[in-house]
Amino acid sequence: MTRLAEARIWPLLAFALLVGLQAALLMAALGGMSESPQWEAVVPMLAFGALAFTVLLAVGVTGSLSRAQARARRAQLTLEEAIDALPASVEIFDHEDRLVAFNRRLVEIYPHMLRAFQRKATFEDLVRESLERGGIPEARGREDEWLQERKESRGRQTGPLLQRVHDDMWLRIFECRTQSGGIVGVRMEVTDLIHEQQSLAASRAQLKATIEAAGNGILTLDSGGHVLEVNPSTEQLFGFSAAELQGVHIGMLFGNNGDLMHPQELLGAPRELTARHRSGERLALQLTVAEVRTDTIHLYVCIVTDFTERQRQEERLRRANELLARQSTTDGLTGVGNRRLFDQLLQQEWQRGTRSGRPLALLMVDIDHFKQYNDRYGHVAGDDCLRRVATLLRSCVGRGSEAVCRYGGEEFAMLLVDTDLNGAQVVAQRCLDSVRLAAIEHEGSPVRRSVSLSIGVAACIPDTATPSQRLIETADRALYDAKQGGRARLICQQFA
Ligand SMILES: Nc1nc2c(ncn2[C@@H]2O[C@H](COP(=O)(O)OP(=O)(O)OP(=O)(O)O)[C@@H](O)[C@H]2O)c(=O)[nH]1
Repeated sequence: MTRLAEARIWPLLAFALLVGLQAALLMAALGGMSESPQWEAVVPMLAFGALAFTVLLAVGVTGSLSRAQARARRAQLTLEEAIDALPASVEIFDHEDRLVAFNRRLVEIYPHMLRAFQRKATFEDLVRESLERGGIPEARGREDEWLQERKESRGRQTGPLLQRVHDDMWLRIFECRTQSGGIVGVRMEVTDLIHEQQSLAASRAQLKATIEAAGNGILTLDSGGHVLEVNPSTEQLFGFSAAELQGVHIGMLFGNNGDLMHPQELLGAPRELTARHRSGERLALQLTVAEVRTDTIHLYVCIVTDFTERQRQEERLRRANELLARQSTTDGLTGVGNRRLFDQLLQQEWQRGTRSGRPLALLMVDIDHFKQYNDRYGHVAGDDCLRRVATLLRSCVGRGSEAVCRYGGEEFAMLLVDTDLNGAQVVAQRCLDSVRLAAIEHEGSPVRRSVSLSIGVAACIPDTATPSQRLIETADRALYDAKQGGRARLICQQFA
């Protein structure tokens, strides 16, 4: 700290000696004026006594004054040391705005300004010198204007000033006026704090940009589950603006459960929920909720993934697969099951029969003299005839169309589950009757003038020791017998 004015002891001592001398001289004068002999002896003694008393007094006063002065000096030194030890700079300007005192830290901040500080320069001169050196980056290019503003606001600021100096140092400046019209200034370096704030601001800006650009909906909720903020994807997702969504309860957005849904219940693993777009369109959404709880805030962050389109695509794919599966087991011409389906069903039902002990029956159905039909009416008509017969056969079984399959050419196989030979015979007869009643013209048939069928019927209780192929062979044999027996008939063959 620069020295303040020192107290002077020597003038006081000189004054005391002067008073003593004058008293002695007065006594001597009084001695001269009196001619009395008794005075002659007393006056010099009195004068000497006054002088001695004065000297003693002066010595005593001087001693106590020096001690007081030493104490004051020590106190001042302690104060100066304390102010010098402060991490902040201290500067004191008098009523003419001249720098009259400052501490070491101020010199550390502005080392090149030491001379100006020492010559008690005014605040304006100091600032001007700093500006000339380019020490205040924010003022560059508008130095005069900046100085004017600084002077006008000096000592009037309601809060601290933030100033950047030497390109890389940030100071927080507190200034206040003293009663005598001076100004006391304190400068604290806050470079670290500002750098932290800057990096925090950069992170925030980055986070904001990420949230804004995110393809997912991101929204924050207050502790009660009401919307605070949403990103553009959320607006797009629901068809409502951020302003419209603000304050809406999460329960109103997801699943229409109203206030029943609380974000606390949604914490943890992602959940699949449904919601409605403004247009009323149903949305399939995945919602992930995280809680943010600190000493000062309690809120929830929600990430919303829209999988409506994915769900639609999955549904389309499922249907396509179903269609493909159906097509792979369906006969393209007649719409009944194909040979592949028949083979699958036979295996499946054979195994089921072995477990359940229930009978399984098979009808092998063949259109009589179909070659003649084709020859007479053509293949297109032949195809049409096959379709009509398939439809008729299907109408004769009540347990699902899969039981009717095109075995090959103009031959059909009908697999009847839980059906014994009698039951199968009934179905076979129904098929014969149905085709007869349909009276599909077949002029070339030697049997009758309409399409007729021959059917071989076989039934058994499947067992693991017997191959399912045996059922086909048996039904085939019965069909052969029916053909041999004159066609347009059914033959039941006991399973051997
Ligand atoms: N239009 C048409 N004809 C087919 C199809 N598949 C097989 N055929 C015909 O069916 C006929 C079967 O003839 P065959 O095996 O001799 O038997 P069929 O003439 O019915 O004589 P039987 O069975 O002994 O009464 C052949 O002429 C084949 O061309 C088809 O998908 N469409």
